[in-house]
Amino acid sequence: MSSITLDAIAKSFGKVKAVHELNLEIKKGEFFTFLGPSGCGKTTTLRMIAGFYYPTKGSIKFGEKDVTRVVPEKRNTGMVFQNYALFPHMTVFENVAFGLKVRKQSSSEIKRRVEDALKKVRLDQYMMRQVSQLSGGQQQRVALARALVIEPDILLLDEPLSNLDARLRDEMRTEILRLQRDYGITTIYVTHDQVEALSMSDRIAVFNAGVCQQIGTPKEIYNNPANDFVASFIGETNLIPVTPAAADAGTIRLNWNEDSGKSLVLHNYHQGKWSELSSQPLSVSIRPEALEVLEQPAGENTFEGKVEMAQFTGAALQLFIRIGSRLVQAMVLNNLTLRELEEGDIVYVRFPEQHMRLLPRVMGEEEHEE
Ligand SMILES: Nc1ncnc2c1ncn2[C@@H]1O[C@H](COP(=O)(O)OP(=O)(O)OP(=O)(O)O)[C@@H](O)[C@H]1O
Repeated sequence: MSSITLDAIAKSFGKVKAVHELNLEIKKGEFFTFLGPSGCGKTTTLRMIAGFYYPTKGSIKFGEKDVTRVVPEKRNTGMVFQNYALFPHMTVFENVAFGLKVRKQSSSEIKRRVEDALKKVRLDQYMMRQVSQLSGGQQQRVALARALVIEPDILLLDEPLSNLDARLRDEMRTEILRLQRDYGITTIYVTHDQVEALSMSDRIAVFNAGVCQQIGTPKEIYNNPANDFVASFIGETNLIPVTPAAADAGTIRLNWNEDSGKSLVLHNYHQGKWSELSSQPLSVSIRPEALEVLEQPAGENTFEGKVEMAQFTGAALQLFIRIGSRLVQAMVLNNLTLRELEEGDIVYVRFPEQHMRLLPRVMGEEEHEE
């Protein structure tokens, strides 16, 4: 297993800048995820690490070794592709043995290692089956065994679960994590699914339009997103575009851009942070579960609203509440004391200060609406 260092790598295809300058250090044994919408550059970055593409500039190191221009076969990485890329008319055994045969291992060594890998993915009973006769989940396991059998230093997984149904995806998530911990192998996982990213990763890099927006643990990214894109891509959030009206002695008043009568107030705001932020377009982000829905007005940062939609989901009541021209989403836990709320009810929505995040706005205001 090895650490990975990406030093200012970038990749262009003609005029398309697929990946802008990227700096990243992935630790030994870490489960690291590249997360982002389609076309944001995650697969291109993974392919540069695997050696299928060479970067236009910058360098890649595995441990202390510079591998920037090393061919894929010499990098000792195991890769699982979205479509598995198995040989359909070969048996499970032959598929998994393939990489070892290419490496000219003895047949007794191949037998031992393939059997061992198939046991680890719980497919030892299926060794002589043709791959085309296996289910999607079983094929996924063959692809994993094939990647792991060569004892790679690094495991690269490109959207490995996207062809599976929801139940199998859950099962394979646990399976992949178990294998990763068993082998202790440095792993990069590419996905556009935020639930997968949050639940599996030690750390996540969030990409948008070829630019890495933030690197952090799942908790850091969810609780302290770097900007409005990250806040809205990871989980649900309410984004209110705002303009500072006054900032004295740490107290900041922020006017809602689309509603001149409304403002949010933050007390004791960190001066250094404010001077970094104050010259940029800003939005306040607040998660649906952080909003308080009250029956009475409650002073500062509380607004009257009208319930437009109330959906009972069992564990919680999901509410869409119109405040002026904006629709906000609130999630109220079903703790049995919840008053029945219906469409048309007037409520008061409080934005608790400790849950508001003042963020640089990198998206257009119109993208903020539900
Ligand atoms: N071989 C290529 N030739 C030309 N352009 C490419 C090539 N590969 C990727 N691109 C472009 O580079 C950008 C990033 O693509 P990339 O496949 O890395 O995105 P992605 O985040 O992995 O998306 P997806 O989840 O859809 O695979 C896109 O604009 C894509 O069209």
